[in-house]
Amino acid sequence: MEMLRQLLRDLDMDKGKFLLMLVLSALGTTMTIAVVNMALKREAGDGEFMFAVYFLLSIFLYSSAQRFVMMEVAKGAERMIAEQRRDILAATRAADYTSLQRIGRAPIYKAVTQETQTISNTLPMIVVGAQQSVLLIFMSFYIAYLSGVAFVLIGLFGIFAVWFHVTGLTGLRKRTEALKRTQNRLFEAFSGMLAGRKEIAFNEARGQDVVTHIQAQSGRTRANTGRIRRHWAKQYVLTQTLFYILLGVMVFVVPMFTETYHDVVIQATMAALFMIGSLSNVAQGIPAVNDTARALRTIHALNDQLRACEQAPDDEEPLPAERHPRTLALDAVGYAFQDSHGSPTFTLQPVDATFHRGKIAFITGGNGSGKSTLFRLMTGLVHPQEGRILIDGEPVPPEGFGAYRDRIGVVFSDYYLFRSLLGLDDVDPSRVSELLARFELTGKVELSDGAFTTTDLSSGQRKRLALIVALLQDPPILMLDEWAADQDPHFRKVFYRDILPSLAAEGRIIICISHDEQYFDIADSLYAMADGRMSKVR
Ligand SMILES: Nc1ncnc2c1ncn2[C@@H]1O[C@H](COP(=O)(O)OP(=O)(O)OP(=O)(O)O)[C@@H](O)[C@H]1O
Repeated sequence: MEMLRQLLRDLDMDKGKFLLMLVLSALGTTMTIAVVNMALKREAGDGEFMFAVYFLLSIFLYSSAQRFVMMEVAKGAERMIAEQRRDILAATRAADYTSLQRIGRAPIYKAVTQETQTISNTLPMIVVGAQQSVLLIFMSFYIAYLSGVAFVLIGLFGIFAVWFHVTGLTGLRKRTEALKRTQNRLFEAFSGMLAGRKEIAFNEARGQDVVTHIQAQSGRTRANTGRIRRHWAKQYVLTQTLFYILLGVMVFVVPMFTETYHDVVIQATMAALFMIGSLSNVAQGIPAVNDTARALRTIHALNDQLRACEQAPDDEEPLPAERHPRTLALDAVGYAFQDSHGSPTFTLQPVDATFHRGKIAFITGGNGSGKSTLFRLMTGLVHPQEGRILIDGEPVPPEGFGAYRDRIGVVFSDYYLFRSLLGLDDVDPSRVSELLARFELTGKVELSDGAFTTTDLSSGQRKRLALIVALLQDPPILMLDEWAADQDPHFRKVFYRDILPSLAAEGRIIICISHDEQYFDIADSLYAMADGRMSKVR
């Protein structure tokens, strides 16, 4: 019930007018049947013209009101879905990195695709169900007016028919859910085969296993689809049979209880036949309420979860005004990963370090020593659990991390390269050409209409492009995580001997994670990490 209220709130439309139109559309249908019934009973030549006029008016009333209802609900549903998407987008954008990692991508994708699609599909069914309920009430009055006994019998029949239909549809929904699950597994298995095609190409037995697995999933999908088809067929036949039974009830059973029924048998039967379609629509609308409510609950729960992870909003002047800081310092910055029981699995011991303007610092260390963890802390992507980051001696406050990150040009080891130059207005094309030339990409890629002409480059070339994007912000601080790992020896030398020193000479603070010992001599300071501890080598 609460969800229904929430739904009405979310729908944001003129509820009074909507309800009125719902009633008018039902009234239009009832009037159409009543007029036809009266016309059938009339004597030849008795008011034919007037009946035709009433008939047309009833149809006009029904079609205009019904059109309004359907259009409004379609518009309302799409508006509501757009708002839900906008809310999720805003909350996702505002959530901090660690929380987003914890929530994962799947629930967000599911909310903005599957759940919104469910609402879009089921909402019209609910409205049609509601409208048909009103119609059923009107038709019941009409049948009661024709014959009290017919009214009672049809009422009992209607309750049974709706119960029967709802039970059938509930079973169908469960089977559809099961089918979705097997389909997802089938798609996952296929994606795995496509993603791992190189690995499969090198091992015949592995390829065979993958095919066997996919065939098994395909078999399950076929079995579930077959069950649904059989369920539908049974449901369809039984619904049609109910329809005939109702005819029998009207023609054979009702007259057993009343003497006067013969006069109205045609009218009452016709009205009852109209009710069958309505009963089926009402029955479809009942599970649709559940589906919509579940989808809405999922979306609202995700929104609440994301909102709870919002980062502190940025302050007006959270950092020292000078754009190029003289120092960036880590003051006992520490962090610990924990397992689901809260026990630490890896601890970055408090790190102290000071990095200077115009100087290059290297951090090195073995796999799993904590370099990337520290890197995420230094970039401000993850907030330190203890300690502080200081810019020119001033600690970066929680509401200053956005402004702090704005001063950093960064390329992560698992970076993502947007093809468009997002967030960069008025980029000087000559600066882009100059950087492309410096990174030896001239002729490979260009900038056109604010986007690179291609990102289909080698992995080393793509990484050069990622660094160009970072440099186009003219960042006073540059942080690179194993940037040179996939560069060839020639360009590695260009990068360490030429590019990095000149970027530092421009007055930037440069911090690189690197394993390239032969170039450690260019670093002004060198740090080593082992088991979550950082020590200064020089
Ligand atoms: N998201 C995470 N959740 C839990 N533990 C993590 C997570 N990320 C990293 N760790 C753990 O933290 C430790 C340090 O990982 P980190 O990625 O910082 O190492 P690294 O020095 O960058 O290693 P590599 O050189 O292999 O990239 C590892 O033992 C790892 O298991």
